[in-house]
Amino acid sequence: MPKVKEKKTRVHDKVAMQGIQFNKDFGQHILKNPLIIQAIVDKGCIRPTDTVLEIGPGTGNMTVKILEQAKKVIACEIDPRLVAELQKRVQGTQFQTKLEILIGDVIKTSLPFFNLCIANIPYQISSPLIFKLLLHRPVFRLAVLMVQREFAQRLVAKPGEKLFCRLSINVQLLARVDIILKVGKNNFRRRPRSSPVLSD
Ligand SMILES: C[S@@+](CC[C@H](N)C(=O)[O-])C[C@H]1O[C@@H](n2cnc3c(N)ncnc32)[C@H](O)[C@@H]1O
Repeated sequence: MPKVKEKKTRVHDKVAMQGIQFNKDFGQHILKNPLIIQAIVDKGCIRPTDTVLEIGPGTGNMTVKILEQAKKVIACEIDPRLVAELQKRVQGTQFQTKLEILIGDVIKTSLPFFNLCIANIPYQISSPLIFKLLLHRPVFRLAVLMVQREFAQRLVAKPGEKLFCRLSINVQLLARVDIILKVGKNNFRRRPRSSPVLSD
């Protein structure tokens, strides 16, 4: 008889207790520190007239904070389990009518109008996502994006610097980009390998 080995799943204990196993393949590093979540949302300087795009709302910790300030939130999430969580979270609240959820891969999704983007993005798709956003029309005001530290450093790298690359050139041709906040690994439920940073 063949020896069948149990497949190892990387499950975060607390979330497993709540019934959801975070999926590493979808970059599900969930922010757990409410102060950091609020700091990120504040960096967006949301206006009451804003339609905000959030990529990967996850369980909705950041989504509800954005909903408190924006006219509308469009949240694009690939994982139907997290979509269900988010729907449950807003059901019967004042936020229900302000939230539109797009279920699927953001890269393959045609995005409707938005004028601000705030997201803790799945790191696997950082590069194609940045270009999708930069080529989106009509042009939006600002994107506040949490990305991995080295990726952010490449985004802002200047000629002659070690991390200067094609990504730096192309992004800086299309937008002004700055690193605005460094977020330690301990602020996440499934700790990412390198500390993320926020860039806009
Ligand atoms: C880094 S987590 C952020 C979760 C939550 N917004 C937070 O800050 O705690 C990335 C989220 O993006 C979702 N995701 C991964 N790949 C995606 C894709 N291609 N399109 C849309 N959502 C995606 C994941 O399921 C997960 O919810």
